[in-house]
Amino acid sequence: MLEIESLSKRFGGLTAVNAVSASFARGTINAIIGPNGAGKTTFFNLVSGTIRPTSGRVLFDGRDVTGLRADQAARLGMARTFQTTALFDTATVLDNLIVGHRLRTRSTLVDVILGTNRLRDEERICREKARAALDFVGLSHLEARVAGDISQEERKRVAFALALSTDPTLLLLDEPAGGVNPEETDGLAQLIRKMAKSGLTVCLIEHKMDMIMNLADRILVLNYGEKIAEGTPAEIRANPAVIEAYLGTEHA
Ligand SMILES: Nc1ncnc2c1ncn2[C@@H]1O[C@H](COP(=O)(O)OP(=O)(O)OP(=O)(O)O)[C@@H](O)[C@H]1O
Repeated sequence: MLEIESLSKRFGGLTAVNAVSASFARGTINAIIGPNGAGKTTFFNLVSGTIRPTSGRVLFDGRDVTGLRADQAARLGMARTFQTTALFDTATVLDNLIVGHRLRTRSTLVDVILGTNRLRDEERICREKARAALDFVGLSHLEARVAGDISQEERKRVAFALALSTDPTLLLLDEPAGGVNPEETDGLAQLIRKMAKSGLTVCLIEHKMDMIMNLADRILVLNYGEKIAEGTPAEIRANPAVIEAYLGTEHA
């Protein structure tokens, strides 16, 4: 459902992503791993439309989406989360989802700020979608809680709910388990599995190798912007180039 064709991004003299090709099948969980500075975030930004590639193409369900703006990509069914979840800490969890949904699906803030009729008509649907997303991530009980009062793991779940509220078919998760403890990491992994089971294609960046090895169907390994390996967790674990560049011998 997602085809990456020889995607490259240069920042001045530095090639952050170098001719990377990949293919992600519907309903699968795909991890992108690699050392710091390998180009993982840049790769994500290229796919989700945050930045334009220097060359290469992104095909989403057969459609060329290269260089689309993030809000256009969201409307087509791509959603992403970020390493840190920016929430309005003084607003409720539900209001964060309602506002977040609008920011993701509209190109300007004007409608939101002016509160046009069209938006008021959409309010009910938007609220229903937000509640359904909260229910899916297991946070219905927190809908009226002020976002500043929830835990890091709950913030991660809110980030998932924010992404889900736009009805995506592809979900890009940037360090979904960053900064949470091992038990909470297991809970988040279960939630990611549930998302894939529901038909979503998941693509994630994560440094927690135990989680990745148990969760991912396929792993893509970047090093200095280049794809050095791609395969199942077992194949990646046994790949000498990956062990040398990233995993180290203790993981082998
Ligand atoms: N906007 C930018 N301008 C210039 N250089 C950049 C820019 N964004 C990223 N880079 C460089 O591109 C390279 C890849 O960075 P990127 O953030 O994609 O790596 P990463 O694998 O996500 O790293 P990390 O695991 O630390 O998040 C790095 O050398 C980084 O300094």
